[in-house]
Amino acid sequence: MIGRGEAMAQLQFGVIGHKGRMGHALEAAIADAGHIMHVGVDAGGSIGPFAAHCDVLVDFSAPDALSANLGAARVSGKPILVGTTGLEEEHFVMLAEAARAVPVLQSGNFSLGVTLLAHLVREAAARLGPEWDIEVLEMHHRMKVDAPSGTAKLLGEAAAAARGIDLAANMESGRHGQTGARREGNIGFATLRGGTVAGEHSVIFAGPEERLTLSHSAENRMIFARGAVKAAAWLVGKPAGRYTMNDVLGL
Ligand SMILES: NC(=O)C1=CN([C@@H]2O[C@H](COP(=O)(O)OP(=O)(O)OC[C@H]3O[C@@H](n4cnc5c(N)ncnc54)[C@H](OP(=O)(O)O)[C@@H]3O)[C@@H](O)[C@H]2O)C=CC1
Ligand SMILES: O=C(O)C1=N[C@H](C(=O)O)C[C@H](O)C1
Repeated sequence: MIGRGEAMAQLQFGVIGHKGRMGHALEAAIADAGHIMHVGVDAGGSIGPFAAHCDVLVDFSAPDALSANLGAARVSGKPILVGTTGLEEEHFVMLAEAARAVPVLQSGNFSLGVTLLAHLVREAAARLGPEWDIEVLEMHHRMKVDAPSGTAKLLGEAAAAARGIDLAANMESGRHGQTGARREGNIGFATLRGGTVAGEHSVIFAGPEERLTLSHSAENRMIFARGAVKAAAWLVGKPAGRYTMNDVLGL
């Protein structure tokens, strides 16, 4: 069974972005798990000296902070978990480079439910033929600054991998005006923003005269924080490399 907690040594967590919404959720989740949170770095802060005092770095901040955060992990030799979304190709190159020196775990979503949802999406996309169009719909709170969400992209990647296609080359988002008919094989993305929604994701498989919808609702961002704390603790002591939530959960 997955999702059960186990006893662990007390660890020092260095949280980057500690003043943010996820920073506050992490503060509670780290304390609940019996670990210690170091007051981390926010915009304008210097991460180098701070990293040296931590067992693991946890980054929920902004894409433009990633380079410095990975650099600090490498210099201090500390593992780093990256939850920041809105990452582009250049950031994934940086993650791969850092993973040659230290353990790196990046995910657009640290909840158990979404990790399992990605498996279900992969299964459905592989079994349903190309006449089943795939659309990813997400809704988040009004303060979210990136779109589509990291989770939507993660789910799109799962579907694309199952279909043997490159997501970037087959992604269709922000439809408006005379779009023309939908191109077979494309994966569509639609984004809604409003209120205080913690995170809603649906993957819709639209086939001839029937639809299959797989979805996940986050009721509270504590689910991301608890998953991130579990994953960060798991990362401590691992050899350098790139890890995923599947590794953490043994899936
Ligand atoms: N992977 C997952 O499971 C989840 C990922 N996220 C992602 O985590 C990120 C943070 O989300 P959220 O907490 O809601 O956002 P907030 O805007 O509430 O918080 C962001 C924090 O990051 C800090 N920050 C911004 N820019 C920098 C920088 N250049 N260097 C250092 N710190 C910086 C901010 O500091 P200051 O206040 O000083 O500007 C603030 O403390 C987003 O990318 C979000 O999508 C969120 C939930 C779950
Ligand atoms: O910004 C958020 O809030 C969230 N961001 C992540 C994402 O972009 O998918 C995860 C979660 O959905 C909440």
